[in-house]
Amino acid sequence: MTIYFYKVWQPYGCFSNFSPHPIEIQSTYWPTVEHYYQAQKFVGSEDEVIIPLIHRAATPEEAAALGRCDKHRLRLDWELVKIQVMREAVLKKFLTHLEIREVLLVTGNEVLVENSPTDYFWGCGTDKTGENHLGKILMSVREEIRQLLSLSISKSA
Ligand SMILES: Nc1nc(O)c(N)c(N[C@@H]2O[C@H](COP(=O)(O)O)[C@@H](O)[C@H]2O)n1
Repeated sequence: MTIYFYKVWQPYGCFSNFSPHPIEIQSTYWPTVEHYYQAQKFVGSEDEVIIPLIHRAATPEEAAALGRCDKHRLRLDWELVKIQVMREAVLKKFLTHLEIREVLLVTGNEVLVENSPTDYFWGCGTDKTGENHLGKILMSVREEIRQLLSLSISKSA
């Protein structure tokens, strides 16, 4: 059975990048994965000054609005690195927060799909034909965490 998620207040809302689960990456705390992801768009770009504003944004919606504002210039390699940037942040989120790691692991081998009506890259879009990269990242993070856990169990045995 495919598991669909999207908004934080809907079922499996903890899979959304907007969920209130802070992460620490390179000694900086980010309130949500979305804050981190949106800020990374501008690392090394001419509009890097926007990064502290995204970092301080009161909500992930505000962080996303700042990051999506087309007046600001993205880093030149963004299309090349964005999946890896997202994966690092999502992995950190599920390594940091035990209660949602359990929710992820309990999904077993079910297919996870970000049910965004508008996003055909991170989600599946209205007609479900989107690339679903966020769902794919969550499934690969689920597998990586399973392997990490089985390694730590076999080491302690
Ligand atoms: N608008 C919106 N609301 C939510 O609750 C969402 N989960 C999303 N999806 C996320 O938007 C991010 C992509 O942003 P860009 O289009 O690259 O600026 C990504 O985190 C999606 O998961 N959108």
